[in-house]
Amino acid sequence: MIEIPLPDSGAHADALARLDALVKPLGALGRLEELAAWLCAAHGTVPPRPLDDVRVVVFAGDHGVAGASAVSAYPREITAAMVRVFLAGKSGVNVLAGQVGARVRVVDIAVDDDLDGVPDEVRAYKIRRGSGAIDVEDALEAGEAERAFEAGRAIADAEIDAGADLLIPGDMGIGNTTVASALVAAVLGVPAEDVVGTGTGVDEAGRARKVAVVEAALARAAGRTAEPFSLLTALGSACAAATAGFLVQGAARGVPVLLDGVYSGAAALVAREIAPDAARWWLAGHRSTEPSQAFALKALGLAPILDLGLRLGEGSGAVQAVSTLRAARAIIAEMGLLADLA
Ligand SMILES: O=C(O)c1ccc[n+]([C@@H]2O[C@H](COP(=O)([O-])O)[C@@H](O)[C@H]2O)c1
Ligand SMILES: Cc1cc2nc[nH]c2cc1C
Repeated sequence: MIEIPLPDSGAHADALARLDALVKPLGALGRLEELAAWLCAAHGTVPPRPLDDVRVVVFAGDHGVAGASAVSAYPREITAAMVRVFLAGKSGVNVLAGQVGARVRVVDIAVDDDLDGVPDEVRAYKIRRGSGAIDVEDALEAGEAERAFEAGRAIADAEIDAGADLLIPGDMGIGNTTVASALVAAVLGVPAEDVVGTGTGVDEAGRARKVAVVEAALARAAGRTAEPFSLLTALGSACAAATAGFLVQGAARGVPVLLDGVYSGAAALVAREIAPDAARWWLAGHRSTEPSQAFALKALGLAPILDLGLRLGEGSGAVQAVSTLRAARAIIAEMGLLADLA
């Protein structure tokens, strides 16, 4: 059992009182007020501390469904190639993180490539080369889901020990929207047809293939989806398990986590099955165009901060919500009081 601290309800109440006293009509700063109070509860103080040290960890890995089943608009080799792009600082999330001063780290959890020449620290947590094709086989061998989950926890610990004020999970994995859909469908008991989207941009025939893969996977894993590690083994991936561990450990350390798109939404849904109170430490950075993310966020009770029509993954949507969170902190830290109106 992983102990999760509770956010400070006293600080939350104090924050609401302070927000009402600021020089503005009651409630006029809308969602910013809600986020300010949330941060106060997370930090146990009014105003909350600055969010100076923001860290994105991109969990990279391949998914067997991207092999034979043609579920993605891009070939699986892109996953390994993108690891080098993250390291070169040229990916979408590198650029967007740069705008808010966030750091980006990429970790190879299950890339189907040896990644020769890539620094050892990137490969230090590798669980396997590619996860299994969930429509025809288990994603993971016995024990791998637990190992990947612990790897995600260790990665979160390292980032927090190095000073992280806010964690953002990123993902890179061709085929991973199919796996995310399978996890969401299994946890929530919704039909594949409702949760599957077009991912990197497949056409209607491609989406139909994804629905068929998810249906086959759900049928194959029937009876093994109630226990979260068994679910991750049957229908998930090493990256999903590692991301779940990362999310849970952020919560266990009392560090806020900003979820990104489809993949972190699905991992969060599974992570909540492992540590129900962990969800109190998570915010949703943005709304993805993929339907499974909307199902996951609704079930988690999270409303996305931004809605920019993004479907890149990598943590790219969440990093843009950092400015909004900082704005929320600034209002409660710096605005004047109604009582001081001349
Ligand atoms: O998070 C999202 O909103 C999102 C939506 C569609 C695609 N992606 C990214 O694209 C890849 C998965 O798409 P696909 O079509 O290969 O399943 C993976 O690398 C994700 O990071 C991400
Ligand atoms: C180029 C490329 C970059 C990505 N980043 C996340 N998913 C991706 C998928 C592709 C195809």
